[in-house]
Amino acid sequence: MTKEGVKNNLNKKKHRLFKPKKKKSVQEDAAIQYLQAQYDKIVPVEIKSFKDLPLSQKTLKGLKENNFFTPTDIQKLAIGYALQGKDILGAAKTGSGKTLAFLVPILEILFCKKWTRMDGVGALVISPTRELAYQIYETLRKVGHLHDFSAGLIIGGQNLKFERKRMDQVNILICTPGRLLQHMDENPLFDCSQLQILVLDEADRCLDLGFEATMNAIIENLPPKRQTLLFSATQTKSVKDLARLSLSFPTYVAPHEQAATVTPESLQQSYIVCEVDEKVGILWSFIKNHLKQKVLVFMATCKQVKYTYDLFCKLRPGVSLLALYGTLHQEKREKIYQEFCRKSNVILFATDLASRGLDFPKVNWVIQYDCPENVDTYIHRAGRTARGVLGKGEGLLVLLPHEEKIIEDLNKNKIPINKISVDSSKVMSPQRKIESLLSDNTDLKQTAQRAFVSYLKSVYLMKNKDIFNIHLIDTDAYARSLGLIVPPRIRFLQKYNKTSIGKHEPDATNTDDAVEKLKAKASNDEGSDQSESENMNELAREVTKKTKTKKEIPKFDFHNDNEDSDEDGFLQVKKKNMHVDIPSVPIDGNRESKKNTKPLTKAAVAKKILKKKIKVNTMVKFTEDGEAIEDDKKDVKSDLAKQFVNENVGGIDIEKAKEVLREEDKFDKMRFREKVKAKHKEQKRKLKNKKDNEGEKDDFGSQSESDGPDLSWLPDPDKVYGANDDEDDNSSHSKEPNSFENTSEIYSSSESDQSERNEIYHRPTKRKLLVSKGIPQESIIPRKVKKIEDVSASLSVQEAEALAMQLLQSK
Ligand SMILES: Nc1ncnc2c1ncn2[C@@H]1O[C@H](COP(=O)(O)OP(=O)(O)OP(=O)(O)O)[C@@H](O)[C@H]1O
Repeated sequence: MTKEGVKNNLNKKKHRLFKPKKKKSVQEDAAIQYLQAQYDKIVPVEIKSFKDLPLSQKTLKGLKENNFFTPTDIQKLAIGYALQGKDILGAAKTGSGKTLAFLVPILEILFCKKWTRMDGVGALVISPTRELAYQIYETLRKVGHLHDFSAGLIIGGQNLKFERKRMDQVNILICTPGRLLQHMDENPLFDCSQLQILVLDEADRCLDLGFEATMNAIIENLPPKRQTLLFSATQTKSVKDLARLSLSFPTYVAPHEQAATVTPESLQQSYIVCEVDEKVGILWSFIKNHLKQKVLVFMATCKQVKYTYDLFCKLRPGVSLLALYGTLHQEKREKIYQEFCRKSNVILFATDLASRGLDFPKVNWVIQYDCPENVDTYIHRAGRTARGVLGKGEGLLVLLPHEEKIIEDLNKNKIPINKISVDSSKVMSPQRKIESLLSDNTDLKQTAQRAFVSYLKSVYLMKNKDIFNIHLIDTDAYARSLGLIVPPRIRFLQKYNKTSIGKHEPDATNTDDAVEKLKAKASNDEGSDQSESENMNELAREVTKKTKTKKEIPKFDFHNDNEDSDEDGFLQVKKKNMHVDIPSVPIDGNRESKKNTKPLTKAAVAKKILKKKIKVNTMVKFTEDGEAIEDDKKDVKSDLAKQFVNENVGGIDIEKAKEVLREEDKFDKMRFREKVKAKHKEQKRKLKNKKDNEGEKDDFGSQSESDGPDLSWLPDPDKVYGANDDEDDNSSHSKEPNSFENTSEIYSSSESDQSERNEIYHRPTKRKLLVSKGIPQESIIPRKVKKIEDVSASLSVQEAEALAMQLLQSK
């Protein structure tokens, strides 16, 4: 090839490299223009598949890859309106595919705007729970992976630093409200000034009082010019909520509004009524009878979930058990969530954390073990089964007799639910086992106690007092059913009783006689030892009897009457009452006592303390027998200190305290010197005694146990028998002179600590004494040995053997 040819070729290549890019861009522009032109022509009823919607190839391919071919009702409607740029208020049954109804428009809108990584956050999806946010993120990843957008999951419990660094590159952000606000406040890289679409999944929950402050702060930080999409199975229509989001005329998309039921048609719903103490047995029996099923059990509180899980694990039902609740560590939450998604024969105990939005595949049963707070909660909980196009499932609601009233509400809200009865002969109550487990396991017992109190508290905090009436719960029986033989104290109730019963007594005109009578009784019993749970149980039993036919039960109005009815959803109320531990809450909102309204100042508290003659900054210690120990601070010597201690003033005068310390210091030093002197004296005395004792010991041979037997006065056998007696003996011994005088020296050389003693006690003298008593110096035993030695030495080997044989035979 000539040079020119090569040049031409390179030019061509360059040309080609550049050309397709341009072509692609042009093609894309054309495609976008075409798509956008179709938006106004969408007719939802005519849509049979996703292909009928004006969607980009990337989105269509993503949907196809994940087996989404036919859009659901809400998708048909919402995708069209969203593409047209409208704000949407979407409401559709649980499991009807709302997630794709907002994810597809997000992908398409950003695609059509040619959004790139450099453009920052273009879409924000807010979810009330971390698990739901994660689920949405996963769906987005699956469906939108062919697009060039970057997506980020921002939820609590994750590495904030990690999230922080990547924030400026994210185009689609899926988050929980708290974490989002944290980034808005703290992360300089977070910028949502270019935001195009805001989505609130489970919008009614995001906008309720629990998230009110956080959501308001978030909304303030968002650009007002944006598209807003709200989705939920129980959508908010509160004007106030919509105004908060600057939604003046959103398009209401509710494909199932005219449906006969608000719950999925393939969901079989039933309820049972039982006493509070039968619930554990029923649940246990249910699980034992459904070992090959996937069951989700909803409970009112985290502590109940924890206890039931711990307990049932110990009882070993023969199926996998899991527990999901808010106070678990995030990593564990994720693991449990995924495990429940993966497994098919498994029981998950959960709080309402899992009630909204979570798309666990193929759940067979949803058990609402505790009565749901309201109809909406019922719908969301029950909706964890029978999901998707072909999903089927069953729901079981467990109610206490007085909670049966909720059925009226469910029926009013187009929820078909049938009453079924429990065959009591088939209920296997593990009561005894539970009791024995708790008696062995203090931790489990404490968990049970917490579960007990937390359940009662949750009932107490419920808004609807027609359904949730703590006075109608037999707390003793409930405690027993949890394995607690002694019912735990219910402090919040105790305090409540003291305030409420006393106040209610005089003007109880429109309350039941029985209730009043029992309240009066309870108030009389207040001073007695009877626990409040006993009082309440008595009240509960009688009231239950009397009110089976009557509807009027004394109500507790915890709230202001002038609140907007749309916005006082239960969760709002629940949060408001989260701090009612000290029940200064009046029975009647209008009858607040003056005492409560008067602000308590520090001066007032100080006055109170002075009146009660409580000495501040004083401490009294007691012995185990309960006797007061004299305060050692009072054991002072100096006059100044004595005066200081006796002065009855609160607080500390630092200068005076310093002076007192200096004075006391002098006495302390004196005391210390005296102590040292006394110690030295004692040591000297002990040494002297020891010397005297040891002198005696030497004379009489008595020894202390610790010293061990002193054998130093005995003669050295080597010296006595001579070195020749033992041929194996150390050669040094053989060299030692065979005299008593020298034995002590030999011992002293081997045992250094005894050398002193030998010097002091003059053992050689002692041995001389023995000699002087007439014992011959050549002792008896050595002589005998010598005799034998002499005989054997004179014999030949054969003679010696013969002699030995003779000796043996004679023995
Ligand atoms: N077009 C579709 N075709 C087939 N399956 C679909 C379609 N859209 C969604 N699904 C499936 O339906 C199930 C429920 O979807 P999704 O979680 O979006 O429901 P939801 O309406 O958000 O429910 P919830 O109200 O409980 O939040 C999911 O498993 C999803 O994969």
